[in-house]
Amino acid sequence: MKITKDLYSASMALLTDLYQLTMAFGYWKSGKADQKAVFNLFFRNNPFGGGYTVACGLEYVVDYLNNFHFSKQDLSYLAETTGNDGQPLFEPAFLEYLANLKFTCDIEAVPEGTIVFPHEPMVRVTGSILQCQLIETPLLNLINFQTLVATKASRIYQAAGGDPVMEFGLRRAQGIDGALAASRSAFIGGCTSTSNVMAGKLFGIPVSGTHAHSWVMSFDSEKEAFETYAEAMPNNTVLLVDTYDTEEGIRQAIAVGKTMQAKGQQLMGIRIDSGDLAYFSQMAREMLDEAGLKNVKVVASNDLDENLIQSLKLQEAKIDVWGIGTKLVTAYDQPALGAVYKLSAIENNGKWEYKLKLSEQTVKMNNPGIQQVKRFDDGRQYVGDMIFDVNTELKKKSLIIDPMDATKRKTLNAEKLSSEDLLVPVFKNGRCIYALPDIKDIKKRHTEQLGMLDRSVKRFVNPHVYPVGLEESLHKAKTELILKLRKVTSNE
Ligand SMILES: Nc1ncnc2c1ncn2[C@@H]1O[C@H](COP(=O)(O)OP(=O)(O)OP(=O)(O)O)[C@@H](O)[C@H]1O
Ligand SMILES: O=P(O)(O)OC[C@H]1O[C@H](OP(=O)(O)OP(=O)(O)O)[C@H](O)[C@@H]1O
Ligand SMILES: O=C(O)c1cccnc1
Repeated sequence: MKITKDLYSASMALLTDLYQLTMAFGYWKSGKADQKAVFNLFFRNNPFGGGYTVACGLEYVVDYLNNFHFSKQDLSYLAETTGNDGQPLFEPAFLEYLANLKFTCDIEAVPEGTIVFPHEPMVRVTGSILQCQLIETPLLNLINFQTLVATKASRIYQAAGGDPVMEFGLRRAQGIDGALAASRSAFIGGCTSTSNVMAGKLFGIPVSGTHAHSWVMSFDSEKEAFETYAEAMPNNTVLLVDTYDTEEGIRQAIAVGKTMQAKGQQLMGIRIDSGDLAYFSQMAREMLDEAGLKNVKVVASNDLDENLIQSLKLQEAKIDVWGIGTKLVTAYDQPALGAVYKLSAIENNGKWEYKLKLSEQTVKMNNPGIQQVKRFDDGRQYVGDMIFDVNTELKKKSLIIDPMDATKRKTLNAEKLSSEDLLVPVFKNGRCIYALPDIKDIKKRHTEQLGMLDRSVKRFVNPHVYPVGLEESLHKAKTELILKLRKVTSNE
């Protein structure tokens, strides 16, 4: 699709934290710029108290990296950037280096729409430490938010149980870019359409919508408003019935629906945007059915999310289509995924040295090595994910060990189970070698993956923890590294 090119064709190399540039300068100055390193992008907890997460944002990353360069204006700006003594932060020769810098890293990443779990690398970057470091911030920016919104959408999709979900978030989203990225992520995570016309154009997402209360308010009567809308837009008539009195609004919509029927047209639906949505949707359904308008859909909106949808379903609300804005595109109940990007290996004298950051908290200790994830399934369901080092020769039966609790273990038998490596090559020596999938295929990947996940992992309250573990020898290497580092620090 390459649609995001329109957004990021300009130079975006300065879309990074200053410290990435000061470190880059330090690496260049000390002769370390081309030391080879490996970084992994991962998160530590599933968002929204859920049991899984939906990877999203890779297409933006590809676009960002395809256009990665420092423009003349970027370099002039950096030349004028000063330290606390008022002197330039960066030497001219470094800026010259940046002017000629070409992105040359390798990237492996989990395709968008893939279900992922805490501690699994979603993106692995290998290459010059200077370059790996420079792209940390934009990678996190792009993956964090989009993964969060795709996950929220996936939960809403699950709660809606196959009913269409229209995404209405643009007006409440965090800025223009936030809205566009959210519309795309929401579609991937399960929404059927968006009201955001630019997202429709850029990403190939179906656009849909109804009309606003102001339409009704601008006429002398609701009847006139509905009739005029149906005449103007007979192939897209969904009437908002709650501006004044919902019961009366439904009656007026039915009258319009019958007139349309007589003309061989079809009232598509009515929308209810306030009050008790269970009560009014049941009332609307009964009235519509009695009037012979069984095909007319009931659309509901008003600060909905997956929990309210679930509750409305339990209440046997007669809602066919859900309109969801604020809670979805702002990831209202958890505004950040918290994914991080950590150094896991560095090359010294032609040999990889594995790296790890010590922490008092086990959850904050990253996994070392050059990681890949193997997902095992029994043909019906996913049974476990193994994080392993690509340089390890895997056994037929692999023992995986929970990175948070070494007493939690599981054996995965490669002879009995199928498996898939989740990280796929995306960039080789700075060149994109990944055929970006169509957004509809990304969406399909999400639903297929969700279908392979046990129900217990998908439930909203206290979900079962899906088994993810370090392959035995990686676990051992990590433990040894921790012990070694603890000894080093305690000797100091
Ligand atoms: N049957 C229901 N069960 C649970 N929650 C509901 C039900 N009906 C509506 N809600 C939700 O309750 C919240 C409040 O809705 P309500 O329409 O009463 O107030 P409001 O949003 O202030 O109304 P208005 O839009 O007219 O200002 C909304 O998030 C709505 O989706
Ligand atoms: O509730 P959300 O999930 O955020 O969905 C979007 C909301 O935006 C509109 O309201 P708004 O009051 O902005 O405009 P309106 O006058 O057309 O209802 C719409 O009617 C929804 O209530
Ligand atoms: O089309 C709609 O009904 C719509 C669009 C944006 C926000 N709320 C509703």
